[in-house]
Amino acid sequence: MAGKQLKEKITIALPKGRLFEETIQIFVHSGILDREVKQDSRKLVIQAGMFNFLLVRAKDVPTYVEYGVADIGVAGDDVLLESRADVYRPVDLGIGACTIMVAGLPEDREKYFSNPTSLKVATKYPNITREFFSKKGIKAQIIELYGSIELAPLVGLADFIVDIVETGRTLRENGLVVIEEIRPSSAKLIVNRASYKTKNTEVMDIIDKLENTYAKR
Ligand SMILES: Nc1ncnc2c1ncn2[C@@H]1O[C@H](COP(=O)(O)OP(=O)(O)OP(=O)(O)O)[C@@H](O)[C@H]1O
Ligand SMILES: O=P(O)(O)OC[C@H]1O[C@H](OP(=O)(O)OP(=O)(O)O)[C@H](O)[C@@H]1O
Repeated sequence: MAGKQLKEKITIALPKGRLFEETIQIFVHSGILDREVKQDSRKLVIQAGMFNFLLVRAKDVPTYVEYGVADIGVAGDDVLLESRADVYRPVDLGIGACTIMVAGLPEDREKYFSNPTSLKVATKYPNITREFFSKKGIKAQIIELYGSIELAPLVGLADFIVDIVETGRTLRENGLVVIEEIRPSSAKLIVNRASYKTKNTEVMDIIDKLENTYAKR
């Protein structure tokens, strides 16, 4: 058959929050997008050329990609570890850098390191927390919160917290200290396993463009 093959449409799930703008800029710099896509309305689906962008909560991105309603997404390691979604993670985008930490009040350091059998821990990452403490032989009694995690030790809701730390400002301004590092986190491009095969040309084109951009850095 003569002529160029039509490119398949690609659906991309993007977090609406702090990663959105940087991701769009990377896509423009890599030549994936020819112009910036702006989040200037309440619209949750934005069409741009061969792409459909779905604007979702950061924590929901792996779900959209795992179920295949989005072919591609962008999510931090924190979110990916917590969700345990079965997706490809071919490119580290190098944005959204932070560290998943255990933190607490300075006077509680000793308690933490004196071989406790159980600890009360507040977090928005219950799976990461449970797994981290169970490897240490500590039973974590998890208090699940959705934000302002640093408040929990201040008011006695929990002994410690597990949360991401970027600049350390939130810990500092609330008189908390890092107790132990769990792991670093940065944003990854994630790909649905079926789309990786059925839309391989389009998906590989995106991966190659991102990798070329990073090789030039
Ligand atoms: N200081 C930070 N606070 C929160 N996330 C950060 C920070 N630095 C880097 N990140 C990364 O950015 C990702 C997305 O952050 P974003 O603000 O969109 O999500 P969120 O704070 O969980 O918001 P929400 O769940 O309210 O949509 C996080 O999952 C994490 O990987
Ligand atoms: O080390 P820092 O630079 O201070 O950043 C870390 C803070 O940022 C995030 O909170 P976010 O702003 O998402 O608010 P939240 O409390 O609603 O989760 C995270 O949960 C920490 O609280």
